[in-house]
Formats: sequence, C-alpha cells, structure tokens
Amino acid sequence: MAGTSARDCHQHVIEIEDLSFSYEDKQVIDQLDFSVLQRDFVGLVGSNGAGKTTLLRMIVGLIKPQKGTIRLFGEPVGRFKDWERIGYVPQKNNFNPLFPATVREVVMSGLYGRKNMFRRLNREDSAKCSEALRVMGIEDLADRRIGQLSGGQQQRAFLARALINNPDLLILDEPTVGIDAETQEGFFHLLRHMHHHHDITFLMVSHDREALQSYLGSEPVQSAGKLKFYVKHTHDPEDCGETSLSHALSDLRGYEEVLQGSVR
Ligand SMILES: Nc1ncnc2c1ncn2[C@@H]1O[C@H](COP(=O)(O)OP(=O)(O)OP(=O)(O)O)[C@@H](O)[C@H]1O
Repeated sequence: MAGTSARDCHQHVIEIEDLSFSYEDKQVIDQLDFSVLQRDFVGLVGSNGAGKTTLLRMIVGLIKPQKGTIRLFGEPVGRFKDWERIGYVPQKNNFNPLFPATVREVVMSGLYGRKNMFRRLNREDSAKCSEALRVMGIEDLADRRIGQLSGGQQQRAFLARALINNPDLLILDEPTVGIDAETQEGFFHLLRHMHHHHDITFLMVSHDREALQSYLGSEPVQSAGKLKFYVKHTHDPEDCGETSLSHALSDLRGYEEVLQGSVR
C-alpha cells in the first residue's frame, strides 16, 4: 500500500491487502484490499452472512487471515501489541440477567489487555473507569448487574469499556441492534460528535444504511463481494497539516449533554 497520493500524509490505521478467508469450503472474504486512514469514519454494510463480523474479527486478531495481510498502525496484526489503542464493541449479546458482572467490572475489564487478565487494578484504573462511566452518563448504573440493564444502557456500558484506554481506533459491530429508533439516533449522534471533535478513527458495521448514508454519503467508496464500504474523512484528504492522534478521555466530557435523554 505504499502509494504516493496526497492522502499518504495521513497515517494508515488499518491496511488490508489481498485478504481472503473461507470457513471450510465457503469463501467469505475474497481478495479484499482496503485502507482506513487516521480520522476516517468507515461504515461497513452488507447483507446477512456477507462476512462483516468475520472481517472485524480478523482485524482485531481473533481469527487469522488465511491469505493476505492486515496491518494495524503499520504493524502486521500477528505482531501487533498496542491493543489498548483499539476499542472493540462486539455484536450485542443478550445477557442472562443473572450474569454476575457489574457495569463497573465490565468497563474495568477493558483495561486487562490480552495478556494481562490477572494484573491487579490500581487507583488510577478506578479513576479511568469512573471517567469512562461519567463520559457515557452511566455513573449511577456502575453497581448494577450488566444483565439487568436495558439494551441502550448496555451499549453505553460497552462503549465505556471500549473508551477506557482512550483508543485511537474504535471498531463497532452493529452497536445498535435491538435498540429502539430514538436510542439508536442518540447513539449515532454521539458517534458523529466524537468523530467530528476528536481524533478517533471509526470502523462500524451497521444495518442502518439510512443513518450511515446520511453521514457518510449515499455511494460506497468501495464494494467487494457483498461488502460495501462508506467513508467520511474528517479532514480534507489534501490537508496534510497537524494530525496528532493525541486526545484524552477527559476531552470527551460534555457528552452528557449530547446524550441527555437519548439513551435511557
Ligand atoms: N465459525 C463459523 N464456522 C462456519 N461458518 C461460519 C462461522 N462464522 C460465520 N460463518 C459463516 O460465514 C458467513 C459470514 O458470517 P459473518 O458472521 O461474518 O457474516 P455477517 O456479514 O457478519 O452477517 P450478519 O449480518 O448476519 O451478522 C456466514 O455464511 C456464516 O454462516
């Protein structure tokens, strides 16, 4: 992907080259090439079974590509270590209401990292958790069991979990499935706001084509098999000015207002 276009001054966050994947004899991804640049908002659309979740799971290293390469921040996914730079909100699970974890525990689990499940969490970690809960406006739910929350409240908790490490890249797999239209609108509004004002890159799978298209435009920038990629750049591709990735969770304060009344 070493092209020479004007866009190259923006850091590649995800580079996918000649990627193929099949389950047994079922080809799901076929020779896919696609790049996500810093600050892009990418909407991934496709019919049921098109391979969206499979692609996201390969990007976050949960399954290995059979052919081709994926690089995250320039590093092949197999060697990538900076997982705290990536927040991942997987497809909605229907929690058993008896599932014992509290919202605070779920959000804190975002700090464990991949190889560090049993490290002791310290006071700084608790402060990060409180901040993430506050940003998402769910401090008052911290000690409730996650399985007892509404769909919209659970999604806020999972977004807080994904945000706790101040990620540079947020990957969301159908974050609003099973949530009422008004709540979906509030959630999408929040994501747009975050994208517009902060240096976070988004890759989101959604069946809500209308909501995506209203933000990302009506034409996909790329189609590959049944997958369609819609993209919005926050900045003009020609603009190669300062593109620092730095931001802080505390910068997201103020979202309480954006969210007010929209999710609960
Ligand atoms: N672990 C698996 N073993 C075998 N086949 C699988 C497995 N996971 C997914 N598939 C199949 O691969 C195809 C792509 O699945 P995937 O979950 O990636 O699609 P999707 O685009 O996310 O679908 P949806 O919109 O329904 O969530 C489907 O036909 C699915 O049945």
